[in-house]
Amino acid sequence: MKILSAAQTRQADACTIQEEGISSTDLMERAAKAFTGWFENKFQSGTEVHVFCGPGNNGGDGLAVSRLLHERGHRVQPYLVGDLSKASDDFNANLKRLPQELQPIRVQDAAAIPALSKSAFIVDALFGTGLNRPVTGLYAQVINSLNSSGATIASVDIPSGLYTDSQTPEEGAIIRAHCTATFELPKLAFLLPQHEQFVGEWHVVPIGLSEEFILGAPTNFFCTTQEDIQQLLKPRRKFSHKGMYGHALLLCGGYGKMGAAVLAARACLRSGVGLLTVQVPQAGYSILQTAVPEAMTLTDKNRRHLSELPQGVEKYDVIGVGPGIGTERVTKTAIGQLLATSSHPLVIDADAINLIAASEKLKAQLYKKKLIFTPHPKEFERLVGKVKNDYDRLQHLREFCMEYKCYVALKGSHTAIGTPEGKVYFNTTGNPGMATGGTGDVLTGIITALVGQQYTLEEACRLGVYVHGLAADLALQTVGEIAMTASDVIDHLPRAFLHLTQPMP
Ligand SMILES: NC(=O)C1=CN([C@@H]2O[C@H](COP(=O)(O)OP(=O)(O)OC[C@H]3O[C@@H](n4cnc5c(N)ncnc54)[C@H](O)[C@@H]3O)[C@@H](O)[C@H]2O)[C@@H](O)CC1
Ligand SMILES: [K+]
Repeated sequence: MKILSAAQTRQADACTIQEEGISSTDLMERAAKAFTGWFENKFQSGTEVHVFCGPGNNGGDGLAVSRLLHERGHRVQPYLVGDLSKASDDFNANLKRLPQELQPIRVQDAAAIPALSKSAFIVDALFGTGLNRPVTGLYAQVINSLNSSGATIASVDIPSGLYTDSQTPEEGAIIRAHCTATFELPKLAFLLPQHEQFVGEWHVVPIGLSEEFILGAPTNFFCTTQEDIQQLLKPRRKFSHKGMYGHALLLCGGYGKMGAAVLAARACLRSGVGLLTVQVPQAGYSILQTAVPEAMTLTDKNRRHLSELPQGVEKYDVIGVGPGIGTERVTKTAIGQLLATSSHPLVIDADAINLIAASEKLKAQLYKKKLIFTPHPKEFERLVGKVKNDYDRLQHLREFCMEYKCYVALKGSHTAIGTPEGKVYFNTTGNPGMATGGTGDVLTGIITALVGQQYTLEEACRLGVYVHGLAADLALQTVGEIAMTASDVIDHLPRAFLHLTQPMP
């Protein structure tokens, strides 16, 4: 699913109106109906709904929503905030359509801002994607007052004051919504951790914008949906054998961190790899053989750390490296050898990233390789330097991937996958239960398995990240967020793959 800019969204609206031969008020009515349906589904409440409307089309939506909720038996109070002399045509059209008994309250100065209680419901329709400067003055006072009321806030399209696709200036007030129903496509701002406090839970409500326009609209940003993933999955063939699903090598584990190798190996095997060899330092031999009997185990000559590549390294289809390996000098040498000698696709995680980030010599060896990096934000900063904010991080992600022609799965609540073409795919599965040690090792194992099965690097990243989050979402039902461990994520991989191959109702 594409993510469009605010400007493209406006064009999509205009194109839809032209294509369908409808008026912009008709499209607004559609949007208001979609929001009202979502709102009623979400909040079956008898309490009064306070709808705050700004002067633009977002405010127009608010007025139409007020009318529709009123028609459906809700107690509604609309508020018209600020200077209405420049109100949009569709705002005015919907103001006229308010029934007699629905008298809006004008809020033209701070004294008129109502004091709402915690139990109130607020619909925030002050500003949408047409916001073109930070919110200050009376509008900011209204926003601050609504935020501090403690009432439940549902935003129309986007929390008012939040810029859709660029950094909101510091001085601008922003609504802290509990939930947001956004029209047709997700907005880039929703996917960034720095906006967590504003966006809350968000849902996309379709309003039938021009498919043709959306299809043709250029963008670098995408959200991965279940449909996208199901189209990527390759069924296993009846007459297939283990040789057809790849032989993966994992270079993982170190003294005190053999668990990382166990987790990566178990996840790799649960993700369909044909054969798996794991090389661990000598101290890990019994651990691996006992904990993961399906994997073949090789030992490094070093007792505690990765220090060499296995003999015949060419025979593997993919190599996953990093979890638990540490940053010893001998390990750095081994990573150097790996980058210098291997033409395999490499999945590079954890301390392998840290070692590369700290060495210009290793970095210089990254060119012309088939590479997937799976850093968390701190590891990513070690690679690219300090970032200023989430938009800056995205820019660095795109530039790094384009420079090294590699893939990066930048882990987070919406893991962002960068590609050599400068595209970014945001993931839509996963939950805070995954914020615990070992889940990254699991992801390395999954992606390594998928590359081994001849998925392209892009497919392996998108599918791997999605199924990793989906397994955690399925684990929620039995273990919940607090108790979730990385092993729970592995244990739910079978259900996650089943869910994707045989979608449940
Ligand atoms: N264009 C369309 O056909 C549709 C638009 N829709 C709604 O319309 C919204 C976009 O509407 P608009 O483009 O009218 O924009 P907005 O309603 O977001 O706001 C634009 C108005 O606010 C003013 N403004 C912008 N920033 C301000 C600030 N910081 N302080 C004070 N005033 C400020 C502008 O001068 C303009 O009058 C969408 O988010 C969506 O809710 C939906 O009804 C779907 C159809
Ligand atoms: K809004």
